[in-house]
Amino acid sequence: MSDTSDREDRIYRMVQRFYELGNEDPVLAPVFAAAITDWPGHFRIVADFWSHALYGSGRYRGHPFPVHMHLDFGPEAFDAWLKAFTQAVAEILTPLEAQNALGRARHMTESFRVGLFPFTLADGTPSRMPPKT
Ligand code: HEM
Repeated sequence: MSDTSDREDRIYRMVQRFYELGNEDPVLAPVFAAAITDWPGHFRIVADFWSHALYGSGRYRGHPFPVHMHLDFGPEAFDAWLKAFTQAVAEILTPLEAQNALGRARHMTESFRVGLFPFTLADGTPSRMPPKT
């Protein structure tokens, strides 16, 4: 196998593993189940995203943020997402890929958190809506 197909194969397997772990998580599983019907198609899109994020492969040209706007999840989903992702990259990617992917993922979870939950309630919880006055 060439280096490129090795690495594409590794990225795809990492994405499969991520969703295997995510589907065992009580917070993430229902969010995934409600939105994802074509699993292989979804794995392909997300693997293309990571291929582009890690290697600038040009395989992904979409915009992840708007895709997440209509999803029904709370701010606690970010920790669960990062936990599953951290494990999946550690198990399957090379150490350098894992480190780069995690850096990118932390940055994106932070942007999603700020973009999707721009308000803070009186108890400090991030919220999609402003506090009721
Ligand atoms: C709370 C955390 C997250 C949850 C619950 C979540 C859930 C989902 C779901 C359900 C979809 C499929 C949406 C659909 O096809 O209608 C999706 C798509 C996607 N997610 Fe996430 N996600 C989260 C965070 C992230 C982060 C941090 C990244 C990147 C670092 C990411 C990258 C992607 C990508 C690339 C897609 C495909 C976008 C496209 O179709 O072009 N997600 N996510």
